[in-house]
Amino acid sequence: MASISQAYSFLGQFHLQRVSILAIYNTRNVRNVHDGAIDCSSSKSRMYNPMLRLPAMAAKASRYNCRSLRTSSEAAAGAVTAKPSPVRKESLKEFSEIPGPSPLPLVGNTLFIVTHKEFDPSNYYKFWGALVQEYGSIFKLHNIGMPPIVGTTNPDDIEVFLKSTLENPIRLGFDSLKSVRLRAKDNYFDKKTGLLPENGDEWWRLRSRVQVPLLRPKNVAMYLPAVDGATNKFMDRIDLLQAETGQVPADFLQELYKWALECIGLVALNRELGCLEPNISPDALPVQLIRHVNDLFSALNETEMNFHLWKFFRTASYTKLETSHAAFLELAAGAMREAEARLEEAKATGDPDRQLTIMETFLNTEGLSRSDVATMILDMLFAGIDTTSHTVGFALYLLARNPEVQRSLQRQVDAVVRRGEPLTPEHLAALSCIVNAVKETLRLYPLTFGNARVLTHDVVMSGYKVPAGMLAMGFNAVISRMEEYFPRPLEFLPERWQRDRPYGAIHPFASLPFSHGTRMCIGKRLAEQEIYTFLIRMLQKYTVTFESDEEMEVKTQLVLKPATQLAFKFHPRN
Ligand code: HEM
Repeated sequence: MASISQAYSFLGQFHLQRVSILAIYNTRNVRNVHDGAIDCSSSKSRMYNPMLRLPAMAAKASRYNCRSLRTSSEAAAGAVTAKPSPVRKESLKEFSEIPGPSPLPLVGNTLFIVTHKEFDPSNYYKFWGALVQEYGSIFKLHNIGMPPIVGTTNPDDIEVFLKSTLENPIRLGFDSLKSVRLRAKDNYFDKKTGLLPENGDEWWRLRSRVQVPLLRPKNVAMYLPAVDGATNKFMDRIDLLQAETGQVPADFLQELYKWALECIGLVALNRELGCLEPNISPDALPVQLIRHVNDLFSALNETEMNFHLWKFFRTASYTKLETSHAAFLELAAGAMREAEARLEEAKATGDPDRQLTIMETFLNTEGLSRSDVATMILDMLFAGIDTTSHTVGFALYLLARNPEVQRSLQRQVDAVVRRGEPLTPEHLAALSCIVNAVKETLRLYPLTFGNARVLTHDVVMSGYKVPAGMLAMGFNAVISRMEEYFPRPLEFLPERWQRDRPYGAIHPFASLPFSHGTRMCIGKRLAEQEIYTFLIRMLQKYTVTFESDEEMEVKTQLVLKPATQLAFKFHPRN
């Protein structure tokens, strides 16, 4: 979730990187960097000593141990090798030559930022877009309390910095979430704070244990029937929602939150929450949960994206965050107790063929404590609601605005899935047109502005030497709308993602909605399955139109969010 690969701190969401201790003492690598041949394929032989360059950041990062974080597929494909820069050493430009506003002593560019006419904490996209206009495809910015930022709209640069930092992904941000967990009653989390806010060894301890269960296709597919069931319920609910006025109500985004919460609840909690039931009483659990979801997102947004006043005194938004966090923790703890009871029962009765749920797998995993499992459930709930629901909102808008595309998708869905037939992984695999439509939606409306990493190695970006410790930010949201990388960039053309690439080759680092590498979105497959299911069921049952002349406006609330009312009308198909 959130901007610039989850830009949850003052200027967006950032990823920092850990530094290899092995690398620190390897001076041979300095030569590689200076040759422009920055290659991380072997941490031992290729990395250089970032301590030589940036004492504060590198020293902080170097506390983390080195280990290869390569996934087996990446290793097999040699994917960790960053593309060596073709630029010769003597032609490299200095870091100081990178364009950007002149920093002032002590405050850097902070005044420039907060007084910039496009600076708007409710829409960071405008600000970053304006800087690209002003300074070009690469620029730098100094902001107090953060490493200097080097922003780029060159996908080659993004490839270089993402690949050069695969071993050490540290993300800034989520400080408020971290604080809430550190201060939890009775030290519930044992001073561990979970995947979203953690970094370094602690992040890897968790990530290495949870990523296989969460990303394994078989595990994801296990939830397809339940997600399909919830989505079918949502489709029936649309009839109810439209009963009065003939179109969905102004707060349709809230309805999408209910669908997303129901779906991620089925996975993370193994429970039907009942969010999609008709006529729920105002004090029922689903209504309370939806209230907590809204509180959580607004509180996280306020505590993370604005000045961190909560660090000095308990602000209203911090208290709101604590309250909604506690409500979800109670839910998670209850679901864990149920799962533990099921595991005990299975042990007693012996049922070797039973496929464990994701939570049961976590509970059975050596090295994961109960509180680790609790943070995982919470992070899945927190990262799995606004992301999928906003994407569905944007996809519906694009389909409504492009009736030809919608008709074509309907024809393809009709050819593959019979009405009333349960969705299977084979159906999803046969509907690459839906996959392409989602890729195209996330190209036009990426939830995060891009991807960022604190460099753990010197790299060359657009011919400039960029030292370790800098915060490299790739503005994928800008690249995604550039003619140079995507012909007819503002048009919704899902077929551009077909294997034969009818509009030309696509740079693999130009559109990266789920990020890349060892810290990429761990819920990617679950998210895709949910969104595909939604679109397939919607296209089967309805034709969607947008009953307003307004163009889609966006804002940022952790992630990109529709700011325009979702004035959809769903017309039942015969
Ligand atoms: C359209 C839907 C989604 C998009 C576009 C998206 C995008 C992202 C991005 C860009 C990141 C940051 C990756 C990085 O730091 O390099 C991320 C991280 C994460 N996402 Fe998603 N996400 C989506 C849905 C979900 C869902 C449904 C879940 C629930 C399981 C989820 C769970 C997470 C978690 C736990 C992380 C943190 C991973 C880590 O730090 O190791 N996401 N997501």
